[in-house]
Amino acid sequence: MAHPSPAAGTGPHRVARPRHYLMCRPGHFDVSYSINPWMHPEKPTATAVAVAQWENLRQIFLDLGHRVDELDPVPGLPDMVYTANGALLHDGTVVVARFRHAQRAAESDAYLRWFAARGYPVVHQADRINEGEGDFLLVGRRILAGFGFRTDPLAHHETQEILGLPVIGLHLTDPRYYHLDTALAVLDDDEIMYYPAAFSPGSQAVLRELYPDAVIATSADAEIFGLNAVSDGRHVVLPAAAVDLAAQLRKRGFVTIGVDMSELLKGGGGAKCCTLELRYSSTACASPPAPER
Ligand SMILES: NC(=[NH2+])NCCC[C@H](N)C(=O)O
Repeated sequence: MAHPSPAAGTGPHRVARPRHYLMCRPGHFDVSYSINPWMHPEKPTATAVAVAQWENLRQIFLDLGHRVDELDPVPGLPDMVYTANGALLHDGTVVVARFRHAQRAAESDAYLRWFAARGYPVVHQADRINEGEGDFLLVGRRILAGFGFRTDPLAHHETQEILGLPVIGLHLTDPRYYHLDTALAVLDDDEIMYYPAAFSPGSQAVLRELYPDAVIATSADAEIFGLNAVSDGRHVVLPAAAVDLAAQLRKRGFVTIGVDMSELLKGGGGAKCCTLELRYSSTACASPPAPER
C-alpha cells in the first residue's frame, strides 16, 4: 500500500531521534469480543486489510530509519497487534503488562518471554493491572499515567518504584478514551497534544499546569483517534483525516505523515496502539537486545 508523502511545516526545525519499536503483525486480527466501545463483534472485519494498514505503518517507520522488531502473533489473541499495551520500558528495564480483561491475559506471558529471550537486563511482570504504554507515556523524564478504565492507580506507584521516575496520574472519564494513548500523545521530551474532555476536571488542570503550550485536539480529531499518534521528535504519524491536528503540528515545525488505520480502529486502536517503544541505553544493557533478523 502506498503511503502519503510527508508534509513539512513552517515553525522551528525539529530533530528526530532514531527509535526502536516492537510491532505484532495482525495475522489473527478479528473483533470477536468487545472490551471497549469501539469493538462491535457483529460487524465484519477483514484481516487482510488490517495487515495491509499495519504493513504500511511498519514501512513508514523503516523509511524514517527506525528499527522495528516483531513479536509473533498468537492464534486466539486477536488484540496482540496492539503492542503498546504489552509493556513500558525505560533504560532497558521492562515492566511487562498485566491485562484487565481475561481475553488479553495470556498476552502478558508472550511479552515476558520475548523480553527475557532477548537479554533485557531487568524484566518485571507487573503485580497490579497495568496496560503498558496504553496508559503509561514517558515524556522526557516524567511518566504520565492514565487510570479510570484499565490501569489500576496502584500500578502507578508500582511503576514509579521500579523505574524511579515521577508518575503523574491522570483520570480518564470518557469510555471512548479508555487508554491514555487514545487521548494524549507525546511529541517531544516536553511537548504533548491531548483532548481535554477525555479527562476529569482536576486532571485537565494538571495538564494545563504542566503543559501550558500543549497542542489541543478538536473533538472531531479526537474521535478519529488523531491522538493515537507516534512522534520521533520530528515526524508525527497520525490519521490522515486528523487535519486540524496536522495543521497545528506543521505550524510547530513537525513533519506530519497521514495513515489509514480504519480496520485496526474496529478493535479500538490506531498507530500508537500498534507501536511499543523499546527504550534501552548502552550503559543499562550490557549487550543491546539482539536484532530480530
Ligand atoms: N494502546 C491502545 N490503546 N491499544 C488499543 C487496545 C485495543 C484492544 N481491543 C483493547 O481494548 O484492549
